[in-house]
Amino acid sequence: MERKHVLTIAGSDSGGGAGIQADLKVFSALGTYGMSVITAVTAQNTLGVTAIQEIDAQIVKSQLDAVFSDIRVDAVKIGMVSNQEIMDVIAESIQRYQPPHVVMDPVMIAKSGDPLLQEDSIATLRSVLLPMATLITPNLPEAEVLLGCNITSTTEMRQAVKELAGKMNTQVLLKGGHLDGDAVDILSTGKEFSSPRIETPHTHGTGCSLSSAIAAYLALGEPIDEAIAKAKEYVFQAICHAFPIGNGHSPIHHFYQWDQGGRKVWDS
Ligand SMILES: Nc1ncnc2c1ncn2[C@@H]1O[C@H](COP(=O)(O)OP(=O)(O)O)[C@@H](O)[C@H]1O
Ligand SMILES: Cc1ncc(COP(=O)(O)OP(=O)(O)O)c(N)n1
Repeated sequence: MERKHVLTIAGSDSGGGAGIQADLKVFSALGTYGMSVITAVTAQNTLGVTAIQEIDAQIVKSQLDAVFSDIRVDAVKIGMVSNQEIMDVIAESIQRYQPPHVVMDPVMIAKSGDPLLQEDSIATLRSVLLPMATLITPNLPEAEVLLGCNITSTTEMRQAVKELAGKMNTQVLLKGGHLDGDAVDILSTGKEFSSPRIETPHTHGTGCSLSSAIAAYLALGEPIDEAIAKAKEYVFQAICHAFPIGNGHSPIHHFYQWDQGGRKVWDS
């Protein structure tokens, strides 16, 4: 079968749990060929982010041109993009090369509480980048910033996801990982994706991994509902199989093998 190619445009996490590193692990685990355009380098571990170096926008553009001018891109995932110049360069590139699927995780703050987006860039994120995506995957705090209101229950999520989709003129998957109870994510079509909540501190990288898994499944030809359902099951298993590393919130775990019956066996 023809190998599918998936590109992540995101920040680097030195601890290997989120950002570019998580995305490439997901792409490999799902049997796709992963490529990366790095927008920022974060000094990060399981405890938090201690430093950020944004990459020069022209270098981001050169990385994008290098990939798109040579290699077919079946889907793109966009993660941490911290300033307006880099947003503009990415938007121009998406406009020029027209990849078939663009999944954008509008990363603003890491779970550790550290900011990953310059505050004066939120308007550009809202007006330039988000409307170019096929699907955006905000968590609750991100959706609250984008809408300017609080979202405190699944009932409020149902209303919020429709408002966001209207405002951004794109499909929205609103993630419910920050509420209590079952982990329920809601698509702007009204379809809901639910899994039991796993009581664990080891959830670093869930948002990055969900969006990159959706991008990989779209590249593999799944329709959007199926891509989300499979990505959610992938993240659920990756949380279940997380093991403690470091002194804080450990990353989820991406590696599984296939047994002789073609079933996935997670390597814990
Ligand atoms: N403890 C958990 N148990 C099961 N699923 C979870 C848990 N935490 C998050 N998820 C799921 O992981 C994905 C990412 O969720 P969320 O934490 O809301 O995003 P982010 O990592 O961007 O903050 C969503 O599909 C969410 O439902
Ligand atoms: C470089 C980088 N990009 C994105 C994030 C946010 O990742 P996420 O999957 O939402 O995981 P948490 O930070 O919330 O654990 C990040 N931390 N670093």
